Amino acid sequence: MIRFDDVSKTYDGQRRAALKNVDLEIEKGEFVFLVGQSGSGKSTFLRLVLREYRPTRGRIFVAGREVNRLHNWKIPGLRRQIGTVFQDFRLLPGKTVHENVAFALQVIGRSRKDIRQLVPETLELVGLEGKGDRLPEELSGGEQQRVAIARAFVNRPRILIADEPTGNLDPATSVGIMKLLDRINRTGATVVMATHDSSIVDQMRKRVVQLADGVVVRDQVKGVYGYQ
Ligand SMILES: Nc1ncnc2c1ncn2[C@@H]1O[C@H](COP(=O)(O)OP(=O)(O)OP(=O)(O)O)[C@@H](O)[C@H]1O
Repeated sequence: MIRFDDVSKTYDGQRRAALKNVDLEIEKGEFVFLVGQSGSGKSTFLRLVLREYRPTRGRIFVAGREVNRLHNWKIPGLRRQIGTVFQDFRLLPGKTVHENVAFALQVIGRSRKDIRQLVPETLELVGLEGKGDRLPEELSGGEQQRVAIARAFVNRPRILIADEPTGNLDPATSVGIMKLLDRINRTGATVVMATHDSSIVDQMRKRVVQLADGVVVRDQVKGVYGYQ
């Protein structure tokens, strides 16, 4: 589903590469934790998958497309296959839960009929049934992250990218969010999650890819966080 062939990325004006000679294959339906110290290249990896940047060298394949060769007009089609969730939720503040999730479908031109069906179905999946009329500021942090996950997943993307999704949440709430990501993964979606949350990684026992200074230094099946 995602393949990096000898990928390096050096940002403009930087001498040091943010990613160096990364070879990595993530199969359809896998759940992968990306770990590593701050600055090790985790976000850079995720941004290359989304084609927010192009690699300096190497080839990247995502959902059957070679992303560095995509014409600009094909990038929205790529991103439609990828849901994204961030530490800071990024919800639209003046809009209800239902509107926040519906908006993700409106911008890609889905019909009102689809929206009427998919939004409540997805809110139920994330455990927010009955809360569609609330505003984000009327929700707890964990609930806001559930809305963000519903928005990322309402279009049933093949890949879900999560960058520190539990970074702003307490441990108990984080466990709930991880159960939800696990449930989404079990529907067949490929999940790639960058995290500093060692207890979550140790509990979940999924594949762990560790970066250090832009290099993959560990790729472990049913792995652990494994460093301080
Ligand atoms: N837009 C940018 N321009 C220049 N350098 C950047 C840019 N984004 C990241 N970098 C650099 O690239 C390296 C990797 O950063 P990256 O954000 O990928 O690390 P990270 O592992 O996600 O860190 P964190 O855990 O703090 O989010 C760092 O040295 C960082 O300073």
